Amino acid sequence: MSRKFTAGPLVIASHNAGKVREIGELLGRFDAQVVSAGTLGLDEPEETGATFAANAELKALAAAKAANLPALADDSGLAVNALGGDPGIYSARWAGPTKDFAAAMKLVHDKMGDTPDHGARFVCALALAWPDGHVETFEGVVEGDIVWPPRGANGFGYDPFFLPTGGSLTFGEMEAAAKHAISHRADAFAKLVAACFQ
Ligand SMILES: O=P(O)(O)OP(=O)(O)OP(=O)(O)OC[C@H]1O[C@@H](n2cnc3c(O)ncnc32)[C@H](O)[C@@H]1O
Ligand SMILES: [Mg+2]
Repeated sequence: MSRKFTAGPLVIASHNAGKVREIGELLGRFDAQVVSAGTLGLDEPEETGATFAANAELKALAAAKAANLPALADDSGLAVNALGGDPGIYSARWAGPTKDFAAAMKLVHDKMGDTPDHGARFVCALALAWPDGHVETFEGVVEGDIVWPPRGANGFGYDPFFLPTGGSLTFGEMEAAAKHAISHRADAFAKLVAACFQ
């Protein structure tokens, strides 16, 4: 049996404004008072895990313990087939300290060279932790292709050059609701809701 989140304050243990916005939208219909890690002045823990799940768990646990409240963390990234799954858990780090995602997309594109395999997937692990150390973790995925040049100014991070399978708009061109209908984050969130919110 998974532990349930009932109601009340919930820390969003992320310092990424795009993620905090999307998680807030996904949580909209639930009885949670959302507060971000940045608002609480919480530290950004070092992401020493070897998997998305491990990193999500360490971020959620650090925030839950520091705030003495339940905390939800997201570790996510882009895994490109032709690059053996890179940048993967290093997706934020490939953008460097200035978080230059235009440069990170160009780096991915350049490393792909002229490979015919443009396949990629976004992966998201969501971890919900409590101050006593209990944690529940769920993973979601969306498959697609890298397109070049990038298209659209919506979303964040690597969205403008990711075309979900079967679609004609990149995540950067989609409205938020369309991204939430298929995204890796929404997929993980649906599993979290099924286990912990009802
Ligand atoms: O760790 P926190 O504070 O949550 O924020 P972060 O930006 O460092 O987040 P991650 O460590 O999980 O790194 C994930 C990277 O993958 C990118 N990414 C994740 N989900 C994405 C999405 O839905 N669209 C575009 N890029 C995404 C994002 O821009 C980050 O650079
Ligand atoms: Mg991070």
